[in-house]
Amino acid sequence: MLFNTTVTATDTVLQTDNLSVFYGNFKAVRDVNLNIYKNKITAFIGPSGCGKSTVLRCFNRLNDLIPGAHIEGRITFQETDIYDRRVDPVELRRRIGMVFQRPNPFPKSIYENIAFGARINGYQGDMDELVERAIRQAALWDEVKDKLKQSGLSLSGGQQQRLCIARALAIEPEVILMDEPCSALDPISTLRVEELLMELKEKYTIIIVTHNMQQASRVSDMTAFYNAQATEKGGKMGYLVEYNPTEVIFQSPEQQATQEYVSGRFG
Ligand SMILES: Nc1ncnc2c1ncn2[C@@H]1O[C@H](COP(=O)(O)OP(=O)(O)OP(=O)(O)O)[C@@H](O)[C@H]1O
Repeated sequence: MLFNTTVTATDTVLQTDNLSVFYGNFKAVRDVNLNIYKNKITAFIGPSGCGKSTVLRCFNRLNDLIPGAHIEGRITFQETDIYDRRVDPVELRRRIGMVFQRPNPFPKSIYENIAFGARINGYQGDMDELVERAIRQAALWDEVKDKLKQSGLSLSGGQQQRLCIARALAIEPEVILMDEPCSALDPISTLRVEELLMELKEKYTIIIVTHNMQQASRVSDMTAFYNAQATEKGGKMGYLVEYNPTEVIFQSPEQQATQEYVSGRFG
């Protein structure tokens, strides 16, 4: 497998070893082996149901909240097994934040959307400063600085999503997981979020699930292409077909299935 020459094994932040994910008896994804590199944007692409979100949610153990969901294999974060009994999932989720498909601000003021999580996490510093810094980092400050007391829900969809990104940044994670963060946004808001991602990767490691192939090729450094195969029981099981630098995936993929998918011949 080819790797971007600018990344080395020591830059690995998250690693999966033969990761399989189950919902009850149903094996949704099998045998995923991936290294996620520091300060890079990694895109997960592939047809619906191939397990992109399932794998993403494993990285901060969000699947733990789904009854019957479990994994086989191993996931390490900074070389620690995240399923080790000593790992506190709440602390893990502080370090590995998440932004969802639909903007989901709290029904609170713009200010409180940021301050709330920080307070719960025991932040002792200057809250005004933290709120401003997070909102600035999410490229939203100029649009909201005069209305911080207004409800987060009064913002446009694109602004709400940037507020959710600011909320994720305020607790100073190391990794940000994004599950189709632009799918509910118009093209201009999408572009703003994409520009923001490019800025954020200087400080954070980002994994983004996207159905938008142009988005994956515009913003990501590495791309993982997943597909699904029919099982004997009549269901579908996802697997990782190819993981390579994004330009390899889009210009000279190693696998024919990748070529067919990125050129729009299936999926
Ligand atoms: N909470 C759940 N309970 C049971 N099965 C689930 C659950 N979430 C996902 N699945 C199943 O796991 C498989 C993978 O789903 P997942 O949402 O991870 O795929 P995806 O590639 O992200 O799809 P999409 O692109 O449509 O979001 C699917 O067969 C799906 O039905």
